[in-house]
Amino acid sequence: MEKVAVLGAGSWGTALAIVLADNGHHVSLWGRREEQVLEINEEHRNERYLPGIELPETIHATVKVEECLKDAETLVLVTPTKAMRDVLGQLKPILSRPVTIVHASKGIEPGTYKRISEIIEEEIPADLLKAVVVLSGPSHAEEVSLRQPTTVTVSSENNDAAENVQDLFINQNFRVYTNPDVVGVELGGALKNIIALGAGLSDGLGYGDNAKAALITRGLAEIARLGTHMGANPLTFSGLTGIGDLIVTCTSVHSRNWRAGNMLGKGMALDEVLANMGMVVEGVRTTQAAYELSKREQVEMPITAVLYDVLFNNKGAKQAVDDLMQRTRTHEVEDVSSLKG
Ligand SMILES: NC(=O)C1=CN([C@@H]2O[C@H](COP(=O)(O)OP(=O)(O)OC[C@H]3O[C@@H](n4cnc5c(N)ncnc54)[C@H](O)[C@@H]3O)[C@@H](O)[C@H]2O)C=CC1
Ligand SMILES: O=C(CO)COP(=O)(O)O
Repeated sequence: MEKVAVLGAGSWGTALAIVLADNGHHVSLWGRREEQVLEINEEHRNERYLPGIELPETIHATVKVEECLKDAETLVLVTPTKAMRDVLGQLKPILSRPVTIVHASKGIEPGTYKRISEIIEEEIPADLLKAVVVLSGPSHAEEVSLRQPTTVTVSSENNDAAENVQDLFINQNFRVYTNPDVVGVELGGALKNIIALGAGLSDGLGYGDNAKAALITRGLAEIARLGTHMGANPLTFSGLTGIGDLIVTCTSVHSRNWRAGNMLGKGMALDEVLANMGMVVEGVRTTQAAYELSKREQVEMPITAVLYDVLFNNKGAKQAVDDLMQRTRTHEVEDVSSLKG
């Protein structure tokens, strides 16, 4: 059993802390607010992020990053993508020996178009980094905290590190696979949030299951198109971190991205939606990043492009769906010759 530092006491950080504590590890959870830390340590609850869940008493929360990191060889980063560089900047001066950094966040950085593992490698000097491991897959915190069956994938360029992290997290309710395709695992997890916003928007407009199935399927096509262009293995997109996470995020009321899209589809303004949510909606910034990246790389992403206009150019939700339905007719699969015997 080892000490694990979890940085980010929101819904996902707390749910992952529960998995680690259930596995007998000593978990130190870093939160930003004193009253939240007190609530976790004294009442064993984190009501704002995981209402009604009793936390294992062995989870110890702290606002002090030094205390959280002390004696931990594995750090689990679970803050919103937007906060990553800031958090890594706070860790860097404290680290005195190499650590494994696992991240479980899902996003791409606007402007740089970097994946989170790339941001970690940029911010933390190589001599302080044993390995970077990504943890991703269809896993809502609300269900993980109830110990409901969940599967995820861990991915790293360092296979031993991926297997160590698999060992740390795996238990009878939380099954962990490995996959060496870091690019595919990270891009699948980040880009599905865009499509989940679209699925929520479609539901908010009152459209049905046909529309949602279309969004999931054509969404997967554009995720795989950008992903393979960026170097991912296309097979990864048929796995847990591709279609698996798309299904859960596009169909679950737990999804923050689906819920945000749903409110937009019902006519609420983006500012109001985000103010209402009180939790991170990663798909908004990732839509901006993916839209710009797809333009730069000349990769067609029609769903991402109309959502970009809904989020940032005041396009109406219904108009967005009409635009998608009225695109120039085309083949379903780009390389049609590959379908012929
Ligand atoms: N909630 C879920 O079920 C899942 C979430 N994720 C991913 O995990 C990441 C975190 O998501 P959630 O836990 O849902 O978010 P959340 O909104 O529930 O919590 C975010 C936490 O990060 C903290 N935070 C924000 N800015 C910070 C900063 N600058 N410095 C330090 N802490 C900061 C907040 O105080 C809060 O505790 C996201 O990338 C999300 O896509 C991935 C899988 C499942
Ligand atoms: O990534 C998730 C589930 O796998 C969580 O998605 P949301 O951020 O949309 O809730």
